[in-house]
Formats: sequence, C-alpha cells, structure tokens
Amino acid sequence: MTTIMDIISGRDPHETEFHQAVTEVVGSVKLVLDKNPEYRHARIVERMVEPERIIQFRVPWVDDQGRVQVNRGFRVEMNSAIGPYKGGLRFHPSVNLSILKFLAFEQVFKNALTTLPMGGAKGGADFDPKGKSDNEVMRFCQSFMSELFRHLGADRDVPAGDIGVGGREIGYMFGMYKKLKNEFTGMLTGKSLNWGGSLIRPEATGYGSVYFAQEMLTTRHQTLKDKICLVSGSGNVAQYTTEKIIQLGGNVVTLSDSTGYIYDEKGIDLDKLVYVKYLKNLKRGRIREYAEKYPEAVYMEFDPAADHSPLWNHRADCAFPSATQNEINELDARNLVNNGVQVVCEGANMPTTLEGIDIFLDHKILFAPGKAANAGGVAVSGLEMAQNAMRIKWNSQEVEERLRKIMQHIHRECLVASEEYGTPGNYVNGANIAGFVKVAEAMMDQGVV
Ligand SMILES: NC(=O)C1=CN([C@@H]2O[C@H](COP(=O)(O)OP(=O)(O)OC[C@H]3O[C@@H](n4cnc5c(N)ncnc54)[C@H](OP(=O)(O)O)[C@@H]3O)[C@@H](O)[C@H]2O)C=CC1
Ligand SMILES: O=C(O)CCC(=O)C(=O)O
Repeated sequence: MTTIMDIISGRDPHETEFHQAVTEVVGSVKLVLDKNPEYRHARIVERMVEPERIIQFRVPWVDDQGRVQVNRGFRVEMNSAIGPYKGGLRFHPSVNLSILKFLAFEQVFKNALTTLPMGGAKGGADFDPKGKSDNEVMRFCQSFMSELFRHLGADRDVPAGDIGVGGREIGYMFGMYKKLKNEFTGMLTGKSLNWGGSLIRPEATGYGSVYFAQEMLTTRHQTLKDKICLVSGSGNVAQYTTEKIIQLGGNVVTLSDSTGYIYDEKGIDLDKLVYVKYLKNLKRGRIREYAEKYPEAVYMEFDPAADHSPLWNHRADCAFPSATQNEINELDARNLVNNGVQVVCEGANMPTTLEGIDIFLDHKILFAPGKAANAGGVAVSGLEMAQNAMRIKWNSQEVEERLRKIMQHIHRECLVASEEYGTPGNYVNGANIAGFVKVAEAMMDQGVV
C-alpha cells in the first residue's frame, strides 16, 4: 500500500525537513484516521500535505556598493480551510522550499489550536540581513514586497515576522505594500504600535511558551519558581521567554546565537536582559559580547562538526529551545534527561529531531511541541488582525490576559485529545490531533477543493 510518506518522498525526495514534520503528524493522526475512515476516504491527509499554492519569485536589489544582488523569494500557502493564510516570513540564507513547507505545514495545525480563524502559510527568502546596512535591508524588503503584494490582503494572506524578520523589516514591507495598493489595511502583523500593531505581539511567542510550561508544571503540582532554565537563541522568542521566566521566579542561565552560547551561572536578570535586547535588536551584535560585559559568564563557540551541543549539557530543570529547527538531536536529548531536565518547551519550530522527541516521551518528560508551545505569537497576530478590523486598540493587560487564556486553552485541548486517543500526557499526539481534527472537519464541510 502506498503511504503518505511514499507520496511526499517520491514527489520531493530532498525535502528532509518537510518529511520530518509530516512523519511526526502522520504518526499521531493515524489514531484519528483509524476511528474516522471518512477522513481516509476524502483523502484529507493527502490533501493537507500538498500546498494549496506555492509562489516563488526573483528578488533583485542593489547593495551599497552599487552591485546588483539576486535572491529567491517564496510564499507557501498551505491550507485555508479555517481562515485566510497566516504565518511568518523568514529571511535566512538556509531558506528553501523544504524548510518553508515544513514551517507552513506546522503552522496549519498551530493556527487551528489557537481557536482563531487562520489558515496556514509561511514564506521568506534566502537573504541574510546580518551585516547588511539599514538601506540594503530596506531595498531588499521593497523588492520582495513589490512581487508578493499581489498575493496578500487582510482577508487573503497575512504574513508576519520569523527568523531575520522583525519590526524593521515589517515596517519596510508594509510601506511598500501601502504605496503599491494605495490602501492601509492589516495585511501584515507585527506592525509598530503607532501604525496598527498590537501591544504584546513582540512578547507573545516567548511569554506564551512560558505560560504553556507553567501549565505543564501545574499538572505535577510544581511552578517555575527557582527552576534552572536553559534557553537557546537570543532573538525575539528567546528574549521574551527569558523575560517571563524571570518574572515567574525562574533562573535562566544560557542564551545563544548561531556561533556560540553564554553560560551565566548567576542567572540572567532583568538588567542583563536589557543589555541583551540592546545588543541583539539595536547594535545587532553577537552573544559573545555578553560575556565581555559580564565576566561572570563564559562564552563557548559552537563546533559545527560536533555530534551534540554543549548548551544542552548543563544541569537544569527546564529547557526552552528558541533558536531554530533540529537544534536538539538524540544525544542532546539524552544529555538533557541525564542532567535532570523535567520540562522541554519548544519556543522554536521543530527544534527537536524525531529521535530526540522519542527520548523525551520515553522518559515522561513534560515535552511541549512547538506547534502548541509557540502558538502565542500567531495567536496575538490573530488578535492584531481583530483589532485592525474593528479599528480599535486593546491595552496590554487585555491582550496579555487573552494570550494567557489562549495558552491555557491550548494546553487543555492537547491533554484532552491525548487522553481521548489513548496516550494521556503525550502533548505531541494531543497537539497534532486537536489541530488536525479542526482543519479536517472544515475540509470535509467544504468539499473536494
Ligand atoms: N517570532 C515569532 O513570533 C515566532 C517565532 N517562532 C520560531 O522561533 C524561532 C526563533 O525565531 P525568532 O526569535 O523570531 O527569530 P530571531 O531572528 O529574532 O532570532 C533567531 C535566533 O536564533 C538563532 N539562529 C537562527 N538560525 C540559527 C541556526 N541555523 N543555528 C543556530 N542558531 C540560529 C539566531 O542567531 P544568529 O543571530 O546568529 O542568526 C538568533 O539568536 C524560530 O524557529 C521561529 O520559527 C515560532 C513562533 C513565532
Ligand atoms: O504571527 C504570525 O503570523 C506567524 C508567527 C510564526 O511565524 C509562527 O508561528 O511560526
């Protein structure tokens, strides 16, 4: 019998990240398909793994030396069964169709979990903003949007940020869209506060991830107070994960970027975090500089040839991988377990390999997959869309309270689904199944389209 994996690996044999994301979901939803043969008959999964539309385009721009540069831009519109396409844009040299298809696929289930009406998409370019001047980034963003604009709209497709795309890039892209379409609409989220952005959107992914960890700990009558936490990354998600952990009494001892990590045994407090935000968001420097400013911290360079990451080999209670995909492999997972970790909460998308996930599940670690744990970002994007549509603005308490309730709801949904399908406490199955059923039901209602 031909399996889903045969179909996708036959069609696109090199898309390893996409295969990984699909393997994980298919493993969970098999339980649903066995109970609901109508989904098999309607070939729901076969349809879900094929993007509704992929847009690929040339992005030419001129650098500060007057040389013409050419990048490749994409938007993968995966599924619009429950709402307009929604998901971030990633600017990073590693961007390709495999990575964007895995991200768009994950986004479909994540967005369904938020309970808000959003379909799933992801896009970006193999452009590296690192080391570029503001003017170069602006010219790139303008060129990127001069093609993508025709596919976007508040009721059609609403991108946001992701790796390499923050407030600066969203601003440049919004400006170009507005000029080309001569309209001011909420067709991007993550906008600045004074022109349509929502309070708490920058904080939302990190805060939401920590709320999710808190909910998981509550099931074991514990809190984050005094817990030692390993956080990877030092960008948007890592910064606000760290902030919320500190607010809840935990102790964050690591941060990283793609070249290395810092270990600060005394803990990163709110003052040090202010410096990290300045270093990463304004100075656009390297995390190494943290250890130069705070000599109590040590900096370790990553060895690209190493079989594990030393960041995950410290004594700790909780781990919040918040940098990128596949940053925790099987050996890292074993190291975390041997070092006493009880909670692994994925702020990044798919940061753990399939083998790593198995280790966590086998050891009954409280393991939250990214599509549940980091859904707070897109949830507040959904709230930004709602505020834009109503032409109102909620205050930060209101938005954060909605975020907290959404994360509690997602946590409950995951637990309920995992129990209903015979794997209690397995948040991977819970998230995949709860997200899948909502999208599958909408696809059944809407016929074969
Ligand atoms: N922003 C959001 O709202 C959401 C983000 N996510 C996910 O969270 C993760 C982080 O995103 P975000 O914080 O927004 O991105 P940022 O660009 O703000 O930060 C990314 C961080 O991860 C590091 N990083 C990036 N690529 C690699 C790599 N290949 N190897 C090691 N480190 C790397 C970066 O280091 P360096 O500076 O050296 O590149 C940087 O510290 C991603 O997986 C993203 O998809 C998920 C949900 C929402
Ligand atoms: O806010 C959004 O629309 C998308 C955020 C995102 O890219 C993600 O959840 O991975």
